[in-house]
Amino acid sequence: MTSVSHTPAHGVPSETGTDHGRPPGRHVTSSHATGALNFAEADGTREKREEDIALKVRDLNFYYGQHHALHDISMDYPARRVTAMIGPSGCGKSTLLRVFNRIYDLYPGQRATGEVMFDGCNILDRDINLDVLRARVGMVFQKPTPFPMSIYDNIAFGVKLHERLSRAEMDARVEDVLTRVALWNEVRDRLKAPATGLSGGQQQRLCIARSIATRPEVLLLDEPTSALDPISTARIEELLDELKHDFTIAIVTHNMQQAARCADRVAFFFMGRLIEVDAADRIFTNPRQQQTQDYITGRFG
Ligand SMILES: Nc1ncnc2c1ncn2[C@@H]1O[C@H](COP(=O)(O)OP(=O)(O)OP(=O)(O)O)[C@@H](O)[C@H]1O
Repeated sequence: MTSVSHTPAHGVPSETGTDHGRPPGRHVTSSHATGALNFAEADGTREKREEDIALKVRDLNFYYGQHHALHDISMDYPARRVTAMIGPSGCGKSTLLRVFNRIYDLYPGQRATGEVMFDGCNILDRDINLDVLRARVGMVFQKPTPFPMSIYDNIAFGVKLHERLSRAEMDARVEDVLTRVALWNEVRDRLKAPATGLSGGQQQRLCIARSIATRPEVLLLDEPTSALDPISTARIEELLDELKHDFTIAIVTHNMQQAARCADRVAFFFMGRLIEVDAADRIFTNPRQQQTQDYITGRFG
């Protein structure tokens, strides 16, 4: 597994353009996070082992200049599970998501303190290799932002920065990820056509395909369906259910039904603080905190 630590950092993704902008010429192999929620057969019974944690956040604080946006956040993101982050506008959901691939580093004056442990490294450390981090922690934004190139090249572009594949291997990678996002049958005959000719929902599935093409372990999704129609939204939600077998997913959503449908765990934030995090069922049926109850029942936010 490629370590994210102790190498110079110089990867620069574009926040508006999803995951492009990494410098060319680096070849980084990545593999999935070790472990998962495993079930062992023992005496005919399935025994649940302890869940692995992909991201372990401890005492995280975040500042936009003088503005203290996140306060003492501590929580775990279980591997190969969907964790939804909910809360009223401005509570810090996107800020937290942006910490996990250090995209905030692009902006002077923004800083984080504390710990976010990922594969044994604190990703907040200065010497983290941001190229490797961003290949292993993929991000998809609210607005679908395909690159102005063909459908095929949208996938191949990022892969080429990190791996040397033969043409046949690249073809197979493109087919694989497009199949996984249920786009292959829709685009197989027009792979060389511009990606901008796809519908909004198709573009967002392409952006997810592009993110998983570099084989990250963690996928960050910032309101990925808020610009989509209900049918495209449903397809993305089905997709999340598939993808969580292989990826740890952190999703920011304003849509409570979406969180209830898709998430295994839900974290509720308010004014930069984590109020509670628990199994989705628990949060939506019997939350521990009154503020959570008030929010999910629509009393504020
Ligand atoms: N670039 C920035 N500079 C200064 N303050 C910022 C910046 N971006 C966000 N903030 C502030 O940080 C806080 C958290 O914002 P953030 O965007 O993370 O909230 P959010 O919960 O994702 O909101 P929304 O649901 O509206 O997207 C807010 O008070 C916001 O005004």
